[in-house]
Amino acid sequence: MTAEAADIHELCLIVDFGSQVTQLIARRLREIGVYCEIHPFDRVDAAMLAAHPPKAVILSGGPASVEDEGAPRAAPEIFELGVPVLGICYGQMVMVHQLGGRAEGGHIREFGRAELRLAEPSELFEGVAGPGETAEVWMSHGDRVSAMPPGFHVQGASEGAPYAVLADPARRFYGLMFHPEVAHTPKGAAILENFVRRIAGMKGDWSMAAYRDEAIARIREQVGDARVICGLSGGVDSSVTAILLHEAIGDQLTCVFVDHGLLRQGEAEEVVTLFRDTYNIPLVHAEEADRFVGALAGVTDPETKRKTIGRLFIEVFDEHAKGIEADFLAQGTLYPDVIESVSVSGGPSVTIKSHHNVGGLPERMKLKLVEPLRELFKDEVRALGRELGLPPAFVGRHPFPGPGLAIRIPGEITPERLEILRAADAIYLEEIRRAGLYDEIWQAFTVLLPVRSVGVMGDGRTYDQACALRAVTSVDGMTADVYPFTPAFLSRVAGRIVGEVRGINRVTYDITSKPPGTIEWE
Ligand SMILES: Nc1ncnc2c1ncn2[C@@H]1O[C@H](COP(=O)(O)OP(=O)(O)OP(=O)(O)O)[C@@H](O)[C@H]1O
Ligand SMILES: O=c1[nH]c(=O)c2[nH+]cn([C@@H]3O[C@H](COP(=O)(O)O)[C@@H](O)[C@H]3O)c2[nH]1
Ligand SMILES: NC(=O)CC[C@H](N)C(=O)O
Ligand SMILES: [Mg+2]
Repeated sequence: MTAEAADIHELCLIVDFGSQVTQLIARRLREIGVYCEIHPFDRVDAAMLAAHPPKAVILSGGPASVEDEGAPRAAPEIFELGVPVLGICYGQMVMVHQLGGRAEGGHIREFGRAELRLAEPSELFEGVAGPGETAEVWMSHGDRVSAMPPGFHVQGASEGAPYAVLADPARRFYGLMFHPEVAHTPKGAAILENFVRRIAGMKGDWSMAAYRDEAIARIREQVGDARVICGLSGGVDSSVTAILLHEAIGDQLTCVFVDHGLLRQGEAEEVVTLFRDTYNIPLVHAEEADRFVGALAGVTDPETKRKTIGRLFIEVFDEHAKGIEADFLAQGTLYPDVIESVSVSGGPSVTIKSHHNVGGLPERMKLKLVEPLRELFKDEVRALGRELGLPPAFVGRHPFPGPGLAIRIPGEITPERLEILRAADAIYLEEIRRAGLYDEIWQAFTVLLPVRSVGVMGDGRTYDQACALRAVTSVDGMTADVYPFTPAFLSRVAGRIVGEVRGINRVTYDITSKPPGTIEWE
């Protein structure tokens, strides 16, 4: 539980029943300045509600059916709090079920766009639709409500969902069959805003300007006069963490930048120079290429690569922490890393890949953690960075994974392959910047493929490696779309890479979204 922010700000509690889009509820609320937290349904109980009383509760959608054996339930205390409750899809059905109505399957499955017709004026739909008017909404369900609990009545319906909008205005309980949180419900954000502001009376007291001061105060309180080390990658998360810490505790902070030999062309110099020129913060430049690249020799399995790199990061941080007698380790952990709800629908979720973060450190290093960004989403971190005056070069930087180029060379990593990849990647990014596309793209990079193919250059035969270009748009890296470059742009990049990089004679463009692909190849 992120107790601190919940103590200071009015809280909207989001109870997660495992919907794929629960995070979007939180995003929509944060965008309108309302502080919210997502908690799995089975972690919400009377004690938790008493410790951090919410001003409003939203019950998310979910994959289960309320009549299934063992289907998730909302803590009954939620309905006794006297605060507004909004149930969305499964959340609507579970509320209906628990309050004395019925919801069941066996109806036409609705998936996608639907037209909602409002039957009467509704506070939830102020500014969205009036009686007799329609609104476009997005549905995704197979079950639906079939009998309402006492106190409820229908405020709106669609062709496939006669109970699309249910309300008990006296208790301020509302239920929606559709998903207001997704972009495909064009006025969904206004519906959520009506719920938290108009119906629940929340002020919307969440802003990055306020957060900055609170975070600084909390860091001071936590750290006292102890020393802190912060792993600095030049990425936006660790940079914002470092600057926030520096504002809070000044020269008690030392940053450690690890050059593991898996960085992009010119990156180490760029990060170190930019940082040293802009800030007067002690920065250790740890040159560890031999240690990392050496340990990766012969390693081809993606998970083994990641674990090897994670372990070596630990070693390096450990050594530096000992050197300066640090008691604390600062991390740029973000809210999506903290949310525990992904596994709601049945046991722990599968591990797709082990993201490197410094999370493995504390036990072995006996360092206490400082994680000032734990409550934030990536775009909020960027806003906080701007608030702290970070140069645009830091704030707008594409994410770069901790294991670096190691996970962009399927198969074995060798110094030669790293050189080839660096050269191709530098051309690609240079062309993206030159075309003015860098800020439109979430992340762009090159992958060196373990494939050789025959080519013809200067009338001679070549038998060289292929590479794949990747570029995606995203809001938080959880889902991603392929960036639609023009054919002319792609041809220009391909021409330059094959012409200028010895060792590559073929270039492909990766057109896989996430899901089903992940952003990185390993
Ligand atoms: N080369 C590095 N040197 C030191 N610390 C690193 C390095 N790479 C990663 N880290 C540490 O691991 C953490 C996780 O890396 P991650 O890539 O998620 O965040 P970031 O680099 O700060 O931001 P971004 O996601 O924008 O790249 C960083 O916050 C940083 O503390
Ligand atoms: O710090 C990190 N350590 C990692 O091990 C790691 N793996 C992937 N990424 C970044 O996370 C986002 C989602 O990546 P995937 O779709 O490949 O899982 C993308 O932005 C990836 O670049 C990582 N970041
Ligand atoms: N999106 C949802 O919450 C779906 C609810 C339920 N699992 C159904 O299929 O109807
Ligand atoms: Mg990074």
